[in-house]
Amino acid sequence: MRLTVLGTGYLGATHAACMAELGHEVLGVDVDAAKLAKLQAGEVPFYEPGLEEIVQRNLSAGRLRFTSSYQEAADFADVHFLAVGTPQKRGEYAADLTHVDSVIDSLAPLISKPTVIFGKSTVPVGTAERLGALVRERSPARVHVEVAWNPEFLREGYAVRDTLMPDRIVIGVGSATSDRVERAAREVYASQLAEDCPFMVTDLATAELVKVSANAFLATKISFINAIAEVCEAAGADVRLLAEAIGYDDRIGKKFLKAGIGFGGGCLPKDIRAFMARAGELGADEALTFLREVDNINVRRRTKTVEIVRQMCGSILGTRVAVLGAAFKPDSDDVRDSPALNIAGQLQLQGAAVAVYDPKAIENSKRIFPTLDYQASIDDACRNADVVLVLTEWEEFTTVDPGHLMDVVRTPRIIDGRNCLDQQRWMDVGWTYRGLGISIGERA
Ligand SMILES: NC(=O)c1ccc[n+]([C@@H]2O[C@H](COP(=O)([O-])OP(=O)(O)OC[C@H]3O[C@@H](n4cnc5c(N)ncnc54)[C@H](O)[C@@H]3O)[C@@H](O)[C@H]2O)c1
Ligand SMILES: O=c1ccn([C@@H]2O[C@H](COP(=O)(O)OP(=O)(O)O[C@H]3O[C@H](CO)[C@@H](O)[C@H](O)[C@H]3O)[C@@H](O)[C@H]2O)c(=O)[nH]1
Repeated sequence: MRLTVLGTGYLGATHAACMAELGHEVLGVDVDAAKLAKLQAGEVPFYEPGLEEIVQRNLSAGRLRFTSSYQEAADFADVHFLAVGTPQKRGEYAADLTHVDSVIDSLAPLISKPTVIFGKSTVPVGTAERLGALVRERSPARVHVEVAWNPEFLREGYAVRDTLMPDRIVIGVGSATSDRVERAAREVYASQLAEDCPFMVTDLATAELVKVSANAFLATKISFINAIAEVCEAAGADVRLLAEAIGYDDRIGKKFLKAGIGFGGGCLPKDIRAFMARAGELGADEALTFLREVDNINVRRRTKTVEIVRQMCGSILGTRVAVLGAAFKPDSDDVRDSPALNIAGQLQLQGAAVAVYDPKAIENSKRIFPTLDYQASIDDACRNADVVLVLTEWEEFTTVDPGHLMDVVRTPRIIDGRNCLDQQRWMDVGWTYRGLGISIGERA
């Protein structure tokens, strides 16, 4: 089957490559010439485990190509996936739909055969219906174009696995022509359906809401445990044990209960804000006021971590801080709304000398926070540090030898912003350890 993917960022490049891996002929379209040049050369412009091999294999097999030409896209396929960014509007909570609209503006007038456009970007409810009307307005008369919504649930770091073996496939369709859209979706995802992947066909609004509700739930779960972490800090309890204990209840489950510096990335923070904004537009803002608190709790983790540095070191001004981790999560080079970088930036603004090391995210970090002192290794970042902060749980950090690092730093103080270190191992060799939601961590 021939299909295009419009927008080849984290989501689009992964979707394009994985669809080619499943045997489809895929054309990826982007407006970023530098990104296209890399992809055409078999280089993935971001870090995602396993993706580059798939891109290279499918480029060589001739199943995957990239272009900037919408004419080529319209001629090539009658099934298109829209995967451009929907960032937060500057100074507002709402989503910026400029890129989504511009895809429709570019593609619709060029369509000359019956076509299905599956939206994959995360959008405010009502967008698909609006785009459907826009397409009808912009495409040639008598050519039938259907806009459907196929939300994406992949996680960065597991993007290939999540695309090839999703937990479920959801297709939102407009009422009139659902059979045609459903047939196209079943053909695209035949491999997953053969593996009994749950497949749900819903109306457009439900499909759009499924996506933002899933992210709102995940964000709520993280902020829930972080709120409990605040109480644990005040009460002298240990949130790690508490999370384990409540997680044994199947109804609660163990996942997404890791307390720490909170959630970041290009999805959860902006998606809960856009969800609140859209609910407000629909007159249902009261329904989601709890998400404001979810956001507040999350942001508070960052200032709390800065306060722990102040408590441990006596002052931030003049303190030498080593920050291990800049990406918003391990196995990714994504620094969008990264809690780690935010904390590093706050510390620098308050007068600390901040050295940062991350295995993959330094180039992206430099673009956002050019003034931090980026180092090429754990040792370089930690040299003569007064305090070390582990803010992204890369394996390289969780397995580092605390005995060796003792000789590198000036004072052995460690803040475990992800509760990912073996506390006893660090304390045994003489480190003063602080986790988040753990008040028992002073040197034994
Ligand atoms: N990153 C994820 O893990 C993930 C997972 C699920 C859903 N999503 C959603 O998918 C969407 C894309 O996210 P992303 O992380 O891939 O963003 P991204 O910024 O990495 O990629 C967006 C791409 O779209 C391109 N683009 C912009 N305007 C274009 C146009 N008119 N035509 C063609 N290409 C254009 C950009 O150059 C960029 O390469 C967002 O709505 C996001 O919320 C992302
Ligand atoms: O127990 C936890 C779990 C996660 N996090 C943090 O939460 C953020 C988001 O993590 P994760 O959800 O794994 O990453 P994303 O790749 O942003 O994926 C989310 O956002 C995507 C884009 O919408 C969705 O497709 C995914 O289903 C959804 O998990 C990261 O900063 C994590 O460090 C925690 O603090 N504690």
